[in-house]
Amino acid sequence: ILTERRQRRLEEYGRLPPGPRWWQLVTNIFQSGFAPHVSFAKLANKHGPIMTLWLGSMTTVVISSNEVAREMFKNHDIVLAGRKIYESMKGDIVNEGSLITNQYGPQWRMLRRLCTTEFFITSRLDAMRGVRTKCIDQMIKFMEDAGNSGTTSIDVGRFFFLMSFNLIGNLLISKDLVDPTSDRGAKFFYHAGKVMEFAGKPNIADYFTILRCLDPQGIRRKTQFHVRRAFDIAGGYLRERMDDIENGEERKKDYLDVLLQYRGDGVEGPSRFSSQTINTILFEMFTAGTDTTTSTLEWAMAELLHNPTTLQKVQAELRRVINPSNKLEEEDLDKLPYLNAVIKETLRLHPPLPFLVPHMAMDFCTMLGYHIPKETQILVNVWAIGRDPKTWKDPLKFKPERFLEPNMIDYKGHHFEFIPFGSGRRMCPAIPLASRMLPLTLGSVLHKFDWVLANGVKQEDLDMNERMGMTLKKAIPLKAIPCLYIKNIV
Ligand code: HEM
Repeated sequence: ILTERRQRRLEEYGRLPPGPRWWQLVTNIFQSGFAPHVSFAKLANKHGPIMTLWLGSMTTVVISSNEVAREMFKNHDIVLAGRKIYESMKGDIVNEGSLITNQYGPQWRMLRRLCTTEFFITSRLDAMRGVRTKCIDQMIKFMEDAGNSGTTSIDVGRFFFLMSFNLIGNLLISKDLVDPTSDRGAKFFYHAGKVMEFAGKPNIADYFTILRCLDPQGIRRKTQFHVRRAFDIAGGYLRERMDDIENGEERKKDYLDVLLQYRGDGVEGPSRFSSQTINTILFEMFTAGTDTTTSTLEWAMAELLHNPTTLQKVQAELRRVINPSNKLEEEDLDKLPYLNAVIKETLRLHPPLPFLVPHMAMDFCTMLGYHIPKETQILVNVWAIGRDPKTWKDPLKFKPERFLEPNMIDYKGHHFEFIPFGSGRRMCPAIPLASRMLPLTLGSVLHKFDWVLANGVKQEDLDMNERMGMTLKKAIPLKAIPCLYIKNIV
């Protein structure tokens, strides 16, 4: 009833984008097995590519076509560059240093400038090349040991997760956080994982204002508990670094050094960061970077094992270009178009953030003749856009070849039919890192090992269902056996 009343009141201000009534929405969500990207795509087929949903007290506009996405990012980028803050993200720990949850404005601009000019910039990424190689070598070693000479199956995603966590730890604070000898690292890893788990759960308090203070599922309480624990540990790393600096210890500059040496950018924002802000900045790089990378790599492996001809093609390219006894290096990536196409095709079918990170209208605006009220949540269904039959031939087929055509599109935010990293001002700032890490990791495991599905599962029987959490994951983790290639050819 409340939703109906609110709907009527808002409609008085102007014509809102069309959408289903609340009971149609509930039925649809139930029918789609709580996969909101699927159920919203089905609803969009009926109500159109710009659609209003009344999710309790949260008015939401869902965008489901490349044309409407173009309109949003080209003509309404600033006004729609706010962030919808979910209950799990609210706590006594203020998000003043958060790039992801800051509203568009001076604070956000300062944080964004800092990370694009000091963290994701090519010169620093080039200087940190050795760190990426080290983390991937370590992952290969862990896989080889766990695979037990091609006899034991491994949870493939778990190894990708450990690798990306360690890599980000090295880039930020020069530490191997998942080193088996580091108890603190293991604890940080545990709490960060828990934050991602709880923050990814559907929370009824997000949809009904009245339930906010009650936190009926305890999601805010649990998320914030683990955030606090992780921050305590990060605080310890920070104190150690201050001591190192005082003792004049020599080291390669990492992002923590950048944050500690920050003295204002002369444009806007504070003249130095508090330790609270530094903890937030560090912590959110883990949450933003690990799950997204892991799920993309796990889906890529699953699609390849599900499509053996494609697997053979990518391995043939790798083994033709790089001698099997050498290892894949970053400078080889330009010579591997098929490998790069496999990554793109994976991101088209399985964008880890199917709705991007939810945007919010900072003020009312009119888009394509429709009134968008202030504080509306905006979801861009990039999952549906990537599978739109009007754009893509055989949209559900895994066909990396489509990305080999001359002048084929890329994911840098200008081709609205393929925007897994978003577009416009809030687009992912980590593309320069991800575009190296993803093909390098996938290429390394395909070059080094041949892969066999666990328990004799046939390629056509591999379960390819999805599960929505913080990212869109494989519902059943991929299990496969790594068999050393070089041993096979001796
Ligand atoms: C497969 C890899 C990745 C994908 C597909 C991806 C995708 C995205 C998407 C869709 C957004 C939101 C864009 C929007 O709201 O319009 C985003 C934001 C962000 N990503 Fe990524 N990401 C990836 C890897 C990473 C990594 C490795 C890091 C850091 C180490 C990272 C850091 C961030 C940050 C800090 C933001 C917030 C930007 C802002 O709000 O201004 N991402 N990413």
